[in-house]
Amino acid sequence: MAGPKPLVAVGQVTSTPNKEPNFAACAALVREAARRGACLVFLPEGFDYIGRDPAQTLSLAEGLDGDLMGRYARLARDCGVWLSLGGFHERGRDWAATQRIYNCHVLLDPTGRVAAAYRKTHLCDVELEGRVSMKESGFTNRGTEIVPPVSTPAGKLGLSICYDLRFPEISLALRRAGAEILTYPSAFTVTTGSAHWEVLLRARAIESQCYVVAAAQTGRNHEGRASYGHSLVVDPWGTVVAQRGEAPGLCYAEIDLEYLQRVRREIPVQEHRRPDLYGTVGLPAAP
Ligand SMILES: O=C(O)CNC(=O)[C@H](CS)NC(=O)CCC(=O)C(=O)O
Repeated sequence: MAGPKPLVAVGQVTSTPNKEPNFAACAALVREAARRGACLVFLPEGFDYIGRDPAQTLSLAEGLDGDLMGRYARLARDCGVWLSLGGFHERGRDWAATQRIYNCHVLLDPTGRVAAAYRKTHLCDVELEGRVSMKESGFTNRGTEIVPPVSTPAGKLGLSICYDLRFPEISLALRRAGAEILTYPSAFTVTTGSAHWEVLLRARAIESQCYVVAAAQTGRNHEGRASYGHSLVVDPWGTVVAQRGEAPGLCYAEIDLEYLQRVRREIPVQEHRRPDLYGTVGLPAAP
């Protein structure tokens, strides 16, 4: 007999350069999601803050051992939930030398321990004439590795961040490594989001036959920036099973791994791949 299916919650927020109200807003969503029975809560890239410029972004960054992560660890413990904190502005061990941060997706378990930390490997340097200008590499170091999926009560979770969504290679590598849920915490622009967001997320779900969970920034983060919103969850068939519009808040989805197995049985793409023609995408061999 199948038990109740695990419930996950996706938080959508409008982070500003002001860390204190950002924490208050995120903590309120996490508490509400836990009260409703979610075992795993997802927060978007920049849940900690969205800076006005690179200098401010760098000045506000902390280490994983800093005050803010300590508060999130206590929150996870208090609520008894797993927390996917997508896109923490992290001062890494090389901060003194590089004066650049990492864009770090932190997964906390319900004891508040860091279960995994993935540092964004594809940085968003994009210039759309007169509309969008992003140069993440100007203040961020590239992450150097893909992180193996982590077992959670909802399924095996593969970590990515925002712009990584455009690279099917990373989703296929995570699938090969056993992922059942892929997650893309994001802060998409309105211009690119309205054209690409849902199509890319559904494509990643269909081709990898995984659940896809995408928590998003929404609305005016500061005078010079607006985010697309539309957080969503896609099932392995490609159906959007939970979605938000533009308002901050939560949406919920049940994760049905029997359904995932059925989709994989019925269309066995993984067995039909032709690595002899185009090579195999995978995690680098363990050292
Ligand atoms: O800079 C921060 O504080 C948080 N990080 C971000 O907002 C990042 C880097 S600028 N944004 C994206 O990757 C947007 C991708 C996007 O919009 C697309 O791929 O179309």
